[in-house]
Amino acid sequence: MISAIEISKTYHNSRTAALKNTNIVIDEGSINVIMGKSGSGKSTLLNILSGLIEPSTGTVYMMNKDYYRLSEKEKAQFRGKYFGYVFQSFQLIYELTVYDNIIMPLHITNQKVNEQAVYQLLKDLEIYHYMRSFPSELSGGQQQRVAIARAMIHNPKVIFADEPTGNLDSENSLRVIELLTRLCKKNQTTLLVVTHDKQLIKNPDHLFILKDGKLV
Ligand SMILES: Nc1ncnc2c1ncn2[C@@H]1O[C@H](COP(=O)(O)OP(=O)(O)OP(=O)(O)O)[C@@H](O)[C@H]1O
Repeated sequence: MISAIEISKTYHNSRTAALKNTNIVIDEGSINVIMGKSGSGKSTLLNILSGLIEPSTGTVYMMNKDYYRLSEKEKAQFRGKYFGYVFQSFQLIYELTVYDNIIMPLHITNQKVNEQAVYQLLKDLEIYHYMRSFPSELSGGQQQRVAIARAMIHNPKVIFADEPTGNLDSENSLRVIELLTRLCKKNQTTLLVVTHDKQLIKNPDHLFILKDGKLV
């Protein structure tokens, strides 16, 4: 699905590399966890693999395309079609209902809403009864499940999640991750999760550990 060759990243205002000569392969349909101490380069690696930050050196093939050689427009189309993103801070629109938050990506890209697919996602993530509620009426765990539904509404090939449970207590964290991994397995969606928490995903297909910008 994704294959990165000898990627490095040095931010323009920094002397040291956040990521050093890293090679990584992400298999289609696999569940992947990236771990490491604070500052080890986890978000940098995830952002490069998810098409958001260009590496300073190296090549990233996404579904056999040399992604960072595409134009800005092509990259945006590629991300919109194939990728879904889940953030620590949910990033919901608080003026919209749960339902409208979830279908927002379809509106932006002028795609038709398949109501049955929305209902199925709401059921899978156990938020069906909150469809007409506003995010502020939901718990953090429920809000993150809305964000997951929004990330999956267009049937992406890959879901990228950076500390998706960072704002949740341990009980809600486990619930959110359990639903996220179950749904990804059901839909054969590739999943990449950055987390600090060793216990969060019990049996990932691949566990990548970063230390000082290198995969160990
Ligand atoms: N936009 C940026 N500009 C400059 N330096 C950055 C930037 N983003 C990250 N860094 C630096 O790159 C290194 C790796 O950061 P990164 O956020 O990838 O680590 P992380 O493992 O995700 O950390 P955390 O667990 O604390 O979120 C750190 O030294 C950080 O200060």
